[in-house]
Amino acid sequence: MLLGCIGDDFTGSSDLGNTLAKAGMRVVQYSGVPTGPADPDVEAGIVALKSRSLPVEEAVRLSLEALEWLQEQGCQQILFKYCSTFDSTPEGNIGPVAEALARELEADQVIFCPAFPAAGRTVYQGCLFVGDRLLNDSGMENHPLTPMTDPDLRRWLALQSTVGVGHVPAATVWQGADAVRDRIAAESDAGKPFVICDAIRDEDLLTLGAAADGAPLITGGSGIALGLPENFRRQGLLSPEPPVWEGQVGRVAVLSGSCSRATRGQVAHHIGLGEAALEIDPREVLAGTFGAMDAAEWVLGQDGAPLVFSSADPRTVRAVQAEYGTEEVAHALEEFFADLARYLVDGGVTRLITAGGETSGAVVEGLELGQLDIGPEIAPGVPAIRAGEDLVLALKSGNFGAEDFFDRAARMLGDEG
Ligand SMILES: Nc1ncnc2c1ncn2[C@@H]1O[C@H](COP(=O)(O)OP(=O)(O)O)[C@@H](O)[C@H]1O
Ligand SMILES: O=C(O)[C@@H](O)C(=O)COP(=O)(O)O
Repeated sequence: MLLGCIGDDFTGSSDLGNTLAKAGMRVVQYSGVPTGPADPDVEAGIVALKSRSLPVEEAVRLSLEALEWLQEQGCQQILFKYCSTFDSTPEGNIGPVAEALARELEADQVIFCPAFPAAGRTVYQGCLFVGDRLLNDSGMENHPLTPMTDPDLRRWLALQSTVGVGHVPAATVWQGADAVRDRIAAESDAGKPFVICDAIRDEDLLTLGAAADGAPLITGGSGIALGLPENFRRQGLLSPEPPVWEGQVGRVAVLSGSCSRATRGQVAHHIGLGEAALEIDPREVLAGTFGAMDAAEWVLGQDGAPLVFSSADPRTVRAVQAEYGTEEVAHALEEFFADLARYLVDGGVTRLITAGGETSGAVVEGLELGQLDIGPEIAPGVPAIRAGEDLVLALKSGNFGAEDFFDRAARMLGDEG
């Protein structure tokens, strides 16, 4: 294993897997820290944690465990992957996890760059944009768990960090990798070892990737990985043979716990296509009057690509959170989707599409899927995944995918894969 990655959620980890696999690396995503050694032909290993919204100490502990395992596999470089919308709170977890990893790796210059231009995320003047909107005006300010209310990443990361936060402006990135390295070193010398890097095009991310050659620790969205495989390829370390992908026949189901704008559009579109859809009321789940078994029975009685969703608009989400508590609602729904996924796979579903990072994490953990092989891209940031002989998955980030994503994923995971 050359590149060791720690993902703070499951969709984000598969997004990273997609980038690395497209660039020709053999990638495996692990659910949590594995107990045994990795297959020897894995070139990039991603330990997916569900640590984005955990208490800080727990996120740090899990990330350090992941680091230890990746180091045991011989990784030369560590990448900490977080969301391209920098999902975090003023307490963490991006800053504290990065600090712990940097301490362990003795890294005194650490790149931070969530940019992912293919999905509309760009960083300019230290601020994060989603399309033509600043982050705090993109819908992310209403996220159920990590509302992003400040687009200035230097300010937001500084709130979460005990070390200084510097900046590499776009003008420096455009001068090339050497200029970036010089600027990062200067920021570090000035007491700012954490450096937010501007990037508005894939070329900028390739420059940052080249500048990161040999760095013990890099952090970012999946975009920051664009340029990394080339560093290993140049050294003749990558296998020339891409892995082969085969689709999966059988029943399909879509589970959506994401309340993000893009997902809500996909839910509406899927219903508009005439597919069967079942909306979950969190109150009924919390009260125990409607459970995963009820939903499973409904799904298994449908044709096509049935959808079970709790996706709701911000006002509805806020109302139920105010009534029952944010964590209580999230926990109940995630448990519901995890149980539902188990019943569905037991009932013969072989193609499972999940929307939402926390939701997907709960499902993958609920299914106890240890190793996920990353296949071809379904949409930017979302690969097809094989989770064993009879099960394929698409773990969609809340904000990713075009309106027809669910239908497209069902087809690509199947015979058209
Ligand atoms: N109707 C709802 N009301 C309140 N919370 C919800 C509702 N539906 C889903 N949630 C919770 O909101 C969170 C959405 O997060 P996640 O699954 O990561 O989606 P995204 O990828 O869009 O961030 C989950 O914890 C989920 O259980
Ligand atoms: O970088 C991204 O946007 C994704 O890779 C990601 O992390 C997704 O997280 P969710 O939006 O919570 O699914």
